[in-house]
Amino acid sequence: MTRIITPEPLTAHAFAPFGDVLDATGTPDKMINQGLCGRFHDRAQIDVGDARTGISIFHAQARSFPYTLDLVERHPDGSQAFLPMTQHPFLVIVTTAPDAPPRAFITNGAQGINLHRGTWHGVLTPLHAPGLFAVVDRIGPTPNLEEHIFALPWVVTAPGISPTAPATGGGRAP
Ligand SMILES: NC(=O)N[C@@H](O)C(=O)O
Ligand code: NI
Repeated sequence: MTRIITPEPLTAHAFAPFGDVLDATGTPDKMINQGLCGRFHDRAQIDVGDARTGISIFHAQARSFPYTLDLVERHPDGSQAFLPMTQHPFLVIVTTAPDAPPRAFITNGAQGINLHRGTWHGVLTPLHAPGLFAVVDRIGPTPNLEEHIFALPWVVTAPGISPTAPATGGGRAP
């Protein structure tokens, strides 16, 4: 029995229980730089407790559909933001709990996400190379990582396509 997830377009409303969506939709909160730049102000809440906030760069391997999700993880001590450095859509998988059906979202290429502290998620999943992302998260002394490996993986299909080809690698590095 194959457990299927069909991805949906990422929207702030749908993603709200899991985190923030960062994008430049709608009217800027403020025009700056002599009116040449719109500032979409304070659109995500960084939460690192009493630790330090860091910015890292991830260069992640691109994945393809059908995508096997064999692991979710969470960071109990802080939020984690993924800000793409290219204009490619990427796949975001979140769930309320490891035993709940995950939800998969595809960004529109101009969106970033900020996962709330403790949100169960698939690892960073680019869909195009280079998978370059700025990542804003907690820099602290604890591992800040819990993982759950599914006894039966989920298969994420491309929107509207059922899995036929063998699925690509899951959340773990090859
Ligand atoms: N482990 C790590 O830094 N990355 C993961 O947390 C991830 O969500 O990709
Ligand atoms: Ni993570």
